[in-house]
Amino acid sequence: MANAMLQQTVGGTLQLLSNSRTHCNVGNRSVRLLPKGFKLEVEFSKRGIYSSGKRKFNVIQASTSQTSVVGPLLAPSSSDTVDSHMKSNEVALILIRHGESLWNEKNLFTGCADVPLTNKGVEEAIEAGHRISNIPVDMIYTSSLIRAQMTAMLAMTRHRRKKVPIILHNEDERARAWSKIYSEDTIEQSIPVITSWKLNERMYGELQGLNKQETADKFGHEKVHEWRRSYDIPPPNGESLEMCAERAVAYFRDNIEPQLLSGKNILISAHGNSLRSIIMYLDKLTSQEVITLELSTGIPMLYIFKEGKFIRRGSPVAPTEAGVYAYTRRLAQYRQKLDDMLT
Ligand SMILES: O=C(O)[C@@H](CO)OP(=O)(O)O
Repeated sequence: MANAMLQQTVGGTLQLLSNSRTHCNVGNRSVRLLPKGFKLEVEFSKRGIYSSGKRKFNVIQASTSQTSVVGPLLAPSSSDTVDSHMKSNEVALILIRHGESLWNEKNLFTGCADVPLTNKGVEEAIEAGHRISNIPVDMIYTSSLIRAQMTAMLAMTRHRRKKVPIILHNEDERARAWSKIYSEDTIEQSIPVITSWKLNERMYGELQGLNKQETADKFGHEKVHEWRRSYDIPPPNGESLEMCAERAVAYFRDNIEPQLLSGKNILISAHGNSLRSIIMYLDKLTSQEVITLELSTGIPMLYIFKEGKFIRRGSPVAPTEAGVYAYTRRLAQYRQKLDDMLT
């Protein structure tokens, strides 16, 4: 097909293997220099002349949908990416509790106090990043607290796809306008990070800042255990797990689930209790079962979302075949594409 003008119809796709570094144009738009040996799948969803190196494709028959080019190095910001593509009806959902914070270290009730990570927490976040380095991530959700945001950002520094996580500022019109990015290419190489207080840790009320051991000594171990691990008994002026679940699960259902349904692979970096609430929803745990659920800091948990169901895959132990990628063919294929792209 070299040098020939090929006729394609709208809606068709074509796999191209570049035999030299190739500049690919989609319509009038220059897309990217492709590395040698890179496989590119072009989806012709818009009429126009397409070219890849010396190859030209005339796409006939109009369509209102957007043109998209699909490839590991070429993921556009739309939902049509290899990382998130609807061709497969399964996507990855990764949950990470933040790494150790300075108040975890000091054994203080933290709740919504905004405390950063310790050195150990930083290392845990980086290790979490290694474990998920071959799992596709198209969008990141974090709480509004720095320990969850640090964890997500540090973890993503290890990701092999090397997209840049960028926090979206949607708080008002000006924040949106002032953080706008004007290069489509740069947007394509970014991962939107959405922050919400609704994913915050359970608000611990008058226990925030108190030492857990001293509080147990003062009020009795049983009482403190009830505050910390019962389902519906709130600590003084704070949230019970049930109250925390109301806002965290509602946020998950209203905002995150629609993204999963549209084919996005998602990472959520949040907190012990906001994640326990979400896991209760995903795993359909009873209020009795959730009270025994404990989450360690910095350990990623993988779910596959398929046909409207959440399938728990546990924690990736290491970025190896045995550790994670044997789980689904799609994850194995994604890793293979990263290998092809990066070797
Ligand atoms: O202090 C907190 O905010 C939480 C999580 O660290 O503590 P607990 O173990 O009681 O859920």
